[in-house]
Amino acid sequence: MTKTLQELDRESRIGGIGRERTRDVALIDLSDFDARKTEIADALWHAATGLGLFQLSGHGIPLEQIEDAFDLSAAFFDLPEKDKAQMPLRPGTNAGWEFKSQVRPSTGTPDQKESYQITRPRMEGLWPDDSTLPGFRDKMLAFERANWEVAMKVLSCFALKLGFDEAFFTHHHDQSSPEYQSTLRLIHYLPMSNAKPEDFEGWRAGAHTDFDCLTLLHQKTGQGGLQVIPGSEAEGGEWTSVEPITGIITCNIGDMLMRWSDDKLLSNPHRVRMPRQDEYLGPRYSIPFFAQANRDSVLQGPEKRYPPITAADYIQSRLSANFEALKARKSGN
Ligand SMILES: O=C(O)CCC(=O)C(=O)O
Ligand SMILES: [Fe+2]
Repeated sequence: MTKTLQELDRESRIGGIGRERTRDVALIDLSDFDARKTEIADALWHAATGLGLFQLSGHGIPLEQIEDAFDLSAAFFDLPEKDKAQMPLRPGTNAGWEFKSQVRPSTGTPDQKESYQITRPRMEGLWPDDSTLPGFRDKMLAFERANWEVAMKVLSCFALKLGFDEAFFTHHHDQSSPEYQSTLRLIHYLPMSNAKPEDFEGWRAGAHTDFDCLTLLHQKTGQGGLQVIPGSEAEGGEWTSVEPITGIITCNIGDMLMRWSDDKLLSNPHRVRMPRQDEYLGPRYSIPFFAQANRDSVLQGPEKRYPPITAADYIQSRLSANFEALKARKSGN
């Protein structure tokens, strides 16, 4: 896993604030998908082999469903801390609630956020009571499914371009399997209205790449901060801000698909910066869906650039590399 450690080493050197630079973030319309598939696949491929991050309209998830998911997310985080603590994140499972526990190798400090993660086969005992938050479980599962549908459409285009069967990735993200490990994550970045000046020096989410195949991110209009940088330019420190618009899905490639495409599709570093003191200082809510191949899927690209590895082993190797990088950071190496 030397390469991974090198990648993480690079990640630990891109934690600085850097500068702002405008780059083109493609907005791709998925409407009339079946009839326009060739054209859509071309646009997705172009964006995913470039900035590795793009936005989707015409994706078919109704705006009301997205707004409802955000309202339920806010209601969840408004629950008393002792109630949320009854649904703790079990390390390495991507299921349950955590508060300021995610430390990124790029910063060495915890992201200033709380999150609640939904991974279908791992939710035993981790749902809020239906009497506390009526409809929460069913609505979140429906929302997770709606995101899965969009992710599979996008992945079917990449499958075509890579020379795989169109349904290739759908098979590897089969929701009915106990090995399913895709995750819907509700995130609440804490408000900064009463924060101390030194708190503005931290990160809402430190620079990182995602481990999964494809991330679909819902943002809310007015709650900005997401920035991306092409991996090949990371050391230049010129970051591009991504506009938050409720109803538009921001999509990025993850490390798993980069490997699975023999490095053609690019998993690029992104982060969520703190607002400046003269900007909107309220909370930021976001909802990413991480399409992550089932644990028993074997990843190998058409050109066999890397040896085959199961998705479970791949994730494990990334988690331990993160752990090693953080340990090295602490000991000053
Ligand atoms: O909240 C966001 O806008 C980005 C979150 C993110 O990058 C992540 O959770 O991996
Ligand atoms: Fe991310």
